[in-house]
Amino acid sequence: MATLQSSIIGFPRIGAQRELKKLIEGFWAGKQTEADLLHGAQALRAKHWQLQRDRGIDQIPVGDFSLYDTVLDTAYLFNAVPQRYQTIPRGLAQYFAMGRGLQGAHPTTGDKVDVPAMEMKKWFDTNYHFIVPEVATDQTFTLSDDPAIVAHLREAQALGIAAKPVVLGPVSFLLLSKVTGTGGATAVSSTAEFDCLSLLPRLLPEYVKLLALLAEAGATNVQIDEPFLGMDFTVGMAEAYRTAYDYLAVDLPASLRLILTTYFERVNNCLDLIKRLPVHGLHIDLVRSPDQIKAALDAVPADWILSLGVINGRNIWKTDLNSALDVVRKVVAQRGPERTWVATSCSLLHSPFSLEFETTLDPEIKDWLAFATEKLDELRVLAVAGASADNAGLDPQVAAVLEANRQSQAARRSSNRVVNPLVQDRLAVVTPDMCRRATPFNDRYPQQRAAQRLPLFPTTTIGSFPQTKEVRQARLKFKRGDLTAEAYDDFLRRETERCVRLQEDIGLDVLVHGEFERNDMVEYFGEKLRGYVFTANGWVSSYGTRCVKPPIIYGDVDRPNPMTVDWSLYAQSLTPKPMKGMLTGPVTCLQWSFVRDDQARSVTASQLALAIRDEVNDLEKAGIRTIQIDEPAIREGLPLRRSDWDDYLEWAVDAFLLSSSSVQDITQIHTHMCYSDFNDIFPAIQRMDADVITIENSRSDLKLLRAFDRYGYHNASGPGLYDIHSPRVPSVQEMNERLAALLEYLPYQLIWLNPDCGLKTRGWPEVESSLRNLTATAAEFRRRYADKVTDAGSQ
Ligand code: MET
Ligand SMILES: [Zn+2]
Repeated sequence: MATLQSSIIGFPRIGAQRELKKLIEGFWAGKQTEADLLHGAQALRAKHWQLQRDRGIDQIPVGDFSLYDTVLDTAYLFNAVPQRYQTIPRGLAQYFAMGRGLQGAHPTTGDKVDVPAMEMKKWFDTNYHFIVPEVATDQTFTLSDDPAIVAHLREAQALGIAAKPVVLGPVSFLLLSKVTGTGGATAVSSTAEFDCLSLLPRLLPEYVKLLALLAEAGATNVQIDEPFLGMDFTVGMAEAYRTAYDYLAVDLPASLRLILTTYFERVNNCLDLIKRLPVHGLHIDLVRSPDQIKAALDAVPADWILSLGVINGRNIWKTDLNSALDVVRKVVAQRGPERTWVATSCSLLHSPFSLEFETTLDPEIKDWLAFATEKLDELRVLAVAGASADNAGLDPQVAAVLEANRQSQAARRSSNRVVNPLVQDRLAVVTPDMCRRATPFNDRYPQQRAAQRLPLFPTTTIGSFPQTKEVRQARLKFKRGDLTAEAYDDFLRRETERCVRLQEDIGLDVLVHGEFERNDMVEYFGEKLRGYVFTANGWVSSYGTRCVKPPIIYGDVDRPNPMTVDWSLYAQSLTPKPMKGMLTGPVTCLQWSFVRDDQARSVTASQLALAIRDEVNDLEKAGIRTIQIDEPAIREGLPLRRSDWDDYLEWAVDAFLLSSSSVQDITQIHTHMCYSDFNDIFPAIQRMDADVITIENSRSDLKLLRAFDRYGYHNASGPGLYDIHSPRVPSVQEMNERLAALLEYLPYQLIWLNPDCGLKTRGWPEVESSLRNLTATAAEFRRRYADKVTDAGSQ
């Protein structure tokens, strides 16, 4: 029977058991030779291609595999190697130096080298990070003599697999790049104005060469990724697409078909442009943006391939196969089976590898899930069933899968594990004043300060203290059952007490308990909330060889019991100084989990907010009067299209407010943000109305402060006085200077002194020295401002 072509946009390279991570890290540690690494990587690629073939996938990608990052690979492929790495000979040493920096002996001369890594950024709105290509204003590109993608294509062919090369398109490649000066030694100052797209004429001839090599090696379909087609267009982008694809078309080998591939957003606004490009197909993400199918059907020429991204590449739920099939069949009815592909919405890089290893997962919930491997099976079913107009003549096995899927979807929808009427009832009666503090900041802050009886320039930290080997080992032993609950608890109490005593000794004003009991700031809460499950092996790539294992929110979220009150109370019992309660905010819990696909993110966020609100109330009742609700991920939840920002910010800020607004005037709410530039969401940050915001600032420096100034941020703030990401101990002098700079922009009465993030990745000696310097800075500025404080003690 005829089937549609099934296509994978990319496969998780890391391996079922994170084999690639182990290989590469073993190589870095000197435990594996280069040959071991290359062999191991090749074997893993082969395994992944075979897996896809065995599951019946037609369009199997090559070029999606990488030893660090595929954008870095593209830069490397075209020899866009920044000057600072050029003394290192081309090869793995140079490649990894670009990805992660190199500190130590030069691979050939043995001299000392110290080059930092290239910058890393989030890949669109995923939690994967790519390496930002660096180009000079006079950048030249030369295709590598031995392109890895061509070699991989041949490897696949040797296994009898006619794979589909995946290439990052030239326009998107340049749009992801940043300019760092001329290729020469001198940096130019006008680079800010430089448009990387102006390098297109230099880059395109190299793409032509690459395509020729791919054709020569036997490729037919080439997936050319241009995700920026789905983003907001900036000046020159449309022209760049026309220039690029017209150029590539001129000498395009007759055997090649270019499939323009988009994901994460809708392309309906630029279909007029797309349909005129001389390519042979278009892939669209119908999970993120199902509505674009109509416009795409109208626009896409009849002789193109239309690839339907109907299986979610970045979440863990089973596809509703029957609904997806409806979409596929409608398309097939209109344009025939020949040129209609079924595909994953985006690369499966963002999915965990396989459910096979989840032996301890609750079977009811496991039945609702599909990881990358299971998604291959789903795709196969759609490819087979999509070719027939209805279910009548279907192969009984396929029909059975469709029926089982229908039942599984129905079971999930009605399961009482998912629906919790109590949560639904509570949500239904949330009113706008539950998302508003009773009293404006200007009236409540003085009350808080009077109650706290703290000096001017109060000092605090962001929450965590060093998670040393001992802490991690104790947790592991406890989890394995080698340490009793009592012994583990005793250990944590001793760590907490030591941390409190040290903070007292250093002279910090608002103390924290140190977060020793937490493995991760989301997982800790997830484990205590209903509606969350955890996987044993649900790893996804974060950057390089790093993986994360996001928890899964499967049902209505609520908090059966207090989560942090005992630890906060214990810590408070050790000291007369104020102890700050530490919570992770609703938006961050949402962002760093796999979320439900059966309700809007905003609803899940409100449920999380109610759970945190309960915790805030309990902390307050227990006498904790300073409570921090961390929202480091609020910025990264922003939609990719500007026009969607307001809607997100509205519900995200409301969720924070719902979690934080129930308290009395004298209870002080802190929040903390890090990991991004927040300048473009300042009005939203103001609307969050935290009494104090501690915010990462040490890298972006004055930019953030100017934004505070421009948008007139009115509440209190602690822009980080030093960067915790480095083991360096900042001097008093340095912190004095930074504080003096802050004072140019912020009123002295509203400034807090603190590091820019939690201290869990640092060692005790550097933490102690840094914090002693921080309190010395506080002392110095209290002296300088002594005459400004009129009513003693109440400032
Ligand atoms: C990524 S933000 C971290 C905040 C958390 N309270 C900590 O100190 O580790
Ligand atoms: Zn932080």
